[in-house]
Amino acid sequence: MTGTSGGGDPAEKERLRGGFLARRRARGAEERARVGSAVRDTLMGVPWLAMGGTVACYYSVGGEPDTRKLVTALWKRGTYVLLPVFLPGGELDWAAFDGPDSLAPAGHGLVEPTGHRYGPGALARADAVVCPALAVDRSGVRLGRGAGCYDRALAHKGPHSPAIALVHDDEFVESLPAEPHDRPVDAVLTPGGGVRVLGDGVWPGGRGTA
Ligand SMILES: Nc1nc2c(c(=O)[nH]1)N(C=O)[C@@H](CNc1ccc(C(=O)N[C@@H](CCC(=O)O)C(=O)O)cc1)CN2
Ligand SMILES: Nc1ncnc2c1ncn2[C@@H]1O[C@H](COP(=O)(O)OP(=O)(O)OP(=O)(O)O)[C@@H](O)[C@H]1O
Repeated sequence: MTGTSGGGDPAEKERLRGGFLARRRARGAEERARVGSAVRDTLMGVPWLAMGGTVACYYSVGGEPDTRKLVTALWKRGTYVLLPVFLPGGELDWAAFDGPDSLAPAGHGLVEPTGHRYGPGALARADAVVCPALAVDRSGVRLGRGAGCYDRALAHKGPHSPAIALVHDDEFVESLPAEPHDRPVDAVLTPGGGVRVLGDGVWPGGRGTA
């Protein structure tokens, strides 16, 4: 784990984003495949998560921890998978993953679902929200891409549904700068460390079952 400075300075956040993104660009295809398998195997091993409810996830692009194997495995198991649609202004809409043909390249290098959009409030139906992050700290502070999308989106989440951020092992850090609008995540998943519940995070069945 790498320590970073505290404070709530947007410029400091921007500097940190640059460092984490540069390290992501340096990861090879083999590591990406390994991370994708670990993410799938870990979350498919969580009984309540793989049991056919609704899970909101992101569809990974570039150097993000790979969620494509997870999304396919959940869908094949009969779980309803909601994926984000980026709206101008930074709000997220949600539509279902229904196999590879239900996706299309979108702006900003994203791949998005093309089906019916259920609106930002659809996140309330999710039993878990798997969030992208550039880094997460021990108390659940999450560093995102900087558009505030997930800070807005997580306001719609149900109080008992955990937000789980996926990061590489060295992106789970001691401390990140937090601003008042930042929404903490409940748990982090790293390929090497599995799932850890953070801060005051919620976890179905109790924290000890993660
Ligand atoms: N796979 C994935 N899907 C996701 C997200 C994510 O982080 N990962 N999002 C998480 O919020 C939302 C999209 N968020 C976005 C946030 C900022 C920019 C943006 O302004 N991009 C700039 C360049 C900066 C960059 O590449 O980061 C641009 O394209 O001009 C685009 C999308 C929803 N879908
Ligand atoms: N709930 C909100 N309503 C309106 N604006 C918000 C909200 N949350 C965050 N913002 C705005 O979004 C901008 C980016 O926030 P921040 O740097 O925390 O993004 P992030 O959490 O890193 O990115 P993301 O959530 O997109 O992954 C800030 O300027 C902030 O003012």
